[in-house]
Amino acid sequence: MADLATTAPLIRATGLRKSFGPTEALRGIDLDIDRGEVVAVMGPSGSGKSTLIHCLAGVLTPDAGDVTINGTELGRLDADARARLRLKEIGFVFQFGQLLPDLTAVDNVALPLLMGGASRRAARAESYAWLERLGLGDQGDKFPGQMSGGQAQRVAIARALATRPTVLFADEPTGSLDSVAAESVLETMLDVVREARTTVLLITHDPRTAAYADREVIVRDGRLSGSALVGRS
Ligand SMILES: Nc1ncnc2c1ncn2[C@@H]1O[C@H](COP(=O)(O)OP(=O)(O)OP(=O)(O)O)[C@@H](O)[C@H]1O
Repeated sequence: MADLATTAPLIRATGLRKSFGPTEALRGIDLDIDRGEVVAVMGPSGSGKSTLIHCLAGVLTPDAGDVTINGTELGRLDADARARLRLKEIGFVFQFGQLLPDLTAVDNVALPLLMGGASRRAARAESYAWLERLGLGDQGDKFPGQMSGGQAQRVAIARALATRPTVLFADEPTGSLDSVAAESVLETMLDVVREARTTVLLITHDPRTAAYADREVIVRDGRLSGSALVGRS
């Protein structure tokens, strides 16, 4: 018999609804994401993409519906347990990396490892290894203000991956970069996540970015309006 743990979707969302006052941001979303899948989330501005990934990540609580990640139903967890699950299973990257400006690149990447209980020495060694993987082996001692936008986004990606999350949620991670830098950052990120078999949900407005994914889902007016397999190069 097939092993349920490996054949069940890594993330299953059913009947997700979320309103902000009178605005119905999500109007009933069902979505399965397989382990190791890279999914591009597309759709017009205001259609509900960020709300969707925030509900999937347990940052927002949906008004109705359920999210299960790696066998754990988020709705059954209290706030502390959800925060622990996020720390263990989930990484985030945003359009502007949100690095701490007073910490060097290596210390930014080390931060979540220290929060997870690693020693300072181990956290720094691990951080240098992640920066190396993201092509920044010689940039670890720089502060974010001394780096290019592309370098800073690579540091943010290294920080998100350093805890070895099961899922990476990326909200326009290259949206602030020019197209050459965006492509290079994206290619590096996807090489690293595919090697680690990290599952990725990637919000993007850019079809060229979406073409790197295994699958595109399209959110319109709070509903999924399409889902297509994208040819992986
Ligand atoms: N905290 C909030 N308070 C009130 N309304 C909100 C809040 N967050 C989102 N909304 C509304 O919910 C709808 C969906 O927003 P959401 O940010 O999910 O869209 P999006 O598709 O990610 O947009 P964009 O591509 O512009 O980032 C929008 O109408 C937005 O104004």
